Amino acid sequence: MTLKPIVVQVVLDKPLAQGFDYLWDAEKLGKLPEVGCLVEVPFGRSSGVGVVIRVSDHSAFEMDKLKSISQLAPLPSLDPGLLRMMNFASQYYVHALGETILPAIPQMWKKPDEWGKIVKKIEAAEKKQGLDKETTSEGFISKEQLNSGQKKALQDLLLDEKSGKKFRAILLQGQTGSGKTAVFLNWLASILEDANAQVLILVPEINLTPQLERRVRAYFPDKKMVVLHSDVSEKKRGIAWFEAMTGKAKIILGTRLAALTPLPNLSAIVVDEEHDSSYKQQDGIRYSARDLAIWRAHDLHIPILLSSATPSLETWIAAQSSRYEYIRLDQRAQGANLPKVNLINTRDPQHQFSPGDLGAPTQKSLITKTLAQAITKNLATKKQSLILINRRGYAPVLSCSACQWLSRCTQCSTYAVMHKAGALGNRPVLSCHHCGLVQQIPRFCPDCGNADLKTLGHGTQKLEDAIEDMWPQARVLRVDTDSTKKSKGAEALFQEIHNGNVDIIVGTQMIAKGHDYQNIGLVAVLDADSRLFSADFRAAERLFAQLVQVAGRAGRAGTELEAGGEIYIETQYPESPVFQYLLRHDVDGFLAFTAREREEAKLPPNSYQALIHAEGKNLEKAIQFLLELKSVLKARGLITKELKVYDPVAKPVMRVAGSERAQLVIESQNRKALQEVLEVVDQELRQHSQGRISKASRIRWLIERDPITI
Ligand SMILES: Nc1ncnc2c1ncn2[C@@H]1O[C@H](COP(=O)(O)OP(=O)(O)OP(=O)(O)O)[C@@H](O)[C@H]1O
Ligand SMILES: [Zn+2]
Repeated sequence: MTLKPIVVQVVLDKPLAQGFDYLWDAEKLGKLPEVGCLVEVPFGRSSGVGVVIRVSDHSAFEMDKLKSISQLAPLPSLDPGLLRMMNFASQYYVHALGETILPAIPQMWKKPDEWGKIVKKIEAAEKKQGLDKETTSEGFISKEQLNSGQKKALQDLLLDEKSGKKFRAILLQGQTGSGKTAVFLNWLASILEDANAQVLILVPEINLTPQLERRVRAYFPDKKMVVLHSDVSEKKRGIAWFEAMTGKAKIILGTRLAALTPLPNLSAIVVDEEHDSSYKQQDGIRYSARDLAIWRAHDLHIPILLSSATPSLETWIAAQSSRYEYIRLDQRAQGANLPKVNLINTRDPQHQFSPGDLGAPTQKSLITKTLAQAITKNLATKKQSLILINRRGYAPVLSCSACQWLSRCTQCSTYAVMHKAGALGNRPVLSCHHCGLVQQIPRFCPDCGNADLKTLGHGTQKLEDAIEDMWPQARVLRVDTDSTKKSKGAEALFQEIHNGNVDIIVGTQMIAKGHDYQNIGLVAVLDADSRLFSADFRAAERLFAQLVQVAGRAGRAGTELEAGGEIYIETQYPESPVFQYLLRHDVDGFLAFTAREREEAKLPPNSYQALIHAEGKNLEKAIQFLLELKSVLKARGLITKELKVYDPVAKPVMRVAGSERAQLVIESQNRKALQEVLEVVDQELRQHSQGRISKASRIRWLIERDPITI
């Protein structure tokens, strides 16, 4: 009797819809592999690492043409829950399964030659060091220390805990500084009483991990915690992933990529600042880590807590309509008041400096007199000031005073931003924020030869200079991606703020998010208007959330008697709803208003959207490609009243790094109808070389589900 052959189907990091069949040589490799195992396989002329997705005794291919698996990784298989989520993600985001699973596996585990060595090394290290007990008490607030609102919130969270494993999605909505973190850490403490339980905590920004990491450690000195984000070294990330997938790590703290970690005993998930757009991956498979985490919790019958002071409209509506549980914290934890919001109408001359004014800068001021006076007052009280401007660099563009010349990127349809000396090298340069190209600053206008080149507008660097001029005694710190890339890194800069070594902080949105500053008395926002009139229907929602968040950095540690800090917004349009709701700290009002707007316009979450991206050598070809796609969909009768396919258009930034880009929006009232159409789009585009869409175009394309910017 001949033994039946064993056929193992494996997915690789390839853009192919299906897996590949291999034979399993039981004599050489031993017992059958499980689904979810990592294997090394021959592929073409070389080899690759893949994940087993099926084990059977037959193949659609000729058996004797199948190659054999080379090696099985000395690792447990990826847990079935993770694989189910990956399958879902692959379908939902219309992305090849292999290209969904494999990018989430750290590089270290994709080098089969080193598999054995690494596992031995990690295990030896584990034996030696045991638990690295770094005990801190930073930010530890016990159950008993919670205030009454927090206690009530915790009670509600714990209510169902004893009734066995079940899915719960909970929105914890609370004012900035209301102590949401203390509530969810105490909740996780009760979940982690089960010695095997693993919990996943997602944060939007790398910069938020160190502070939260110390807080988590303070709660769980005896539990193994790992931190996963893109700044963690490959080696550390590989080890952390191993500790998570083997169930040794009990607390996994990380940014969106951590949502894809194998976690065999996952028992609860927290998504902190759930509204944040960094949960959306912006290349490759464009998944939403928050949405996948909700799917995973549902699939595993475990609770997921979404925490925010400014929930996303989607989540807020779900909580309002009782699809999610709704827990609120409406007081600041330390008794402080919310900051007072001041809108400065920049069109009103009373706010501007006049030439002879005391303290007026010699050149045209970058900030209003009203704001300058407030900063001076705040400095006098020994409080810190935070000034937000969402533009890094010195000035967004350089211009010729004699002709029309403007500094443009040679590869993109954007301007090259001027950076001052010391920012990106020893000399000032022009740098493109889209493709990264750095150009020398011309000495003369390249068009007319004029030597008088002027900057237009201002970014963080110019503002930093101006602030230093106006308050020579103040210690000024600039925080943006340029300053944090230099020597000390972001954590060191934030530490300077926490330690009180700076008086005025100038920075981009990275200073606005979740940081728990203790001594900010004033927050100013300078360029809010630029985002008020965006074509993107979500721009106002994002701006509002950011303003509430940055305002929330002020006055966190005050008392009931003191004001909770001040926020100043310079705008030409103080009457616009975003600012008016902010003035009243009315998050729910703003969300209700936005919900009505979206409902009327049938925009998400009242409809579902997808973007088809296309890029190539020139725009006409990219548009043509999408037009052909649209006519195929039409011919197949897929465009209905319920499902709209818009005309393709150039992207807002049309050309990047020499590629010209177009997009097409598909919108449907019905999620399933959209899914079906996207599957057709995928098939058509996959075979466009043989199919109805012309090949000549050499277009790169991508399907994006639930885009957050259009
Ligand atoms: N019960 C409490 N007693 C005293 N201080 C507390 C209490 N709860 C929280 N705090 C402190 O209040 C501050 C704000 O808490 P936390 O950072 O948890 O707020 P948050 O709601 O997450 O804020 P944000 O949304 O603005 O990030 C922290 O410094 C925290 O240590
Ligand atoms: Zn460029």
